[in-house]
Amino acid sequence: ESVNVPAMAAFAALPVEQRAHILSSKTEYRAIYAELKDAAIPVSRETGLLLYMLARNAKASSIVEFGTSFGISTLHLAAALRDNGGGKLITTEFEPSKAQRARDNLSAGGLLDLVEIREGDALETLRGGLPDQIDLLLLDGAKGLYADVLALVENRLRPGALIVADNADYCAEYVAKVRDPEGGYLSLPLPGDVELSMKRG
Ligand SMILES: C[S@@+](CC[C@H](N)C(=O)[O-])C[C@H]1O[C@@H](n2cnc3c(N)ncnc32)[C@H](O)[C@@H]1O
Repeated sequence: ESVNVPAMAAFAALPVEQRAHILSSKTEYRAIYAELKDAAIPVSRETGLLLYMLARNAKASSIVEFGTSFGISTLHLAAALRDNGGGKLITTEFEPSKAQRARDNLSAGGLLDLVEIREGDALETLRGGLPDQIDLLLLDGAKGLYADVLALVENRLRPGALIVADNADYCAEYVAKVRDPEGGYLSLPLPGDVELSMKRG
């Protein structure tokens, strides 16, 4: 279904239902994020801390992230990899200037060697070349694509792997999937509009 994407100021002034409709679009996401290309729109401080704590506790060495932006969540996750003794984080971003800012931030933090930034649409960049075992997945790109991105990586998630989905209120299809008792996951909502899920097995 096609939706009309207004400029950022106009977007902010829209009623909440209309904003949700636009954000959840599976077709107009490129235009939405082009409007937001100079905006960091990072995870909250609390969600960043949560990511670091979960990755440490899971002893993660293999992490995948959908939606890099300026790399705030990436810094938290890569710091956890470093403190776990090393590993690899694959993250993906389709706005080239954002990928560059993330690279600069990771470099300033001394963490770039742990991170592979795949430039392009996650639906392409995460289609192949994934590690055999993924310990943690962060979903923070276009809200309408969470279920599709999960489908691309799910056979690589190890039993017990954690998935953190930010802005879950805009991701009805995804939330229904991870909460389905037959769907292969355990899942619960956390404060801050985060859905935390675990691959069963
Ligand atoms: C909410 S921001 C990510 C914030 C980041 N996780 C942080 O905490 O700093 C979402 C980002 O995902 C990117 N994005 C959205 N859909 C994408 C897609 N299909 N493929 C690649 N990047 C995408 C957008 O350009 C935007 O920079």
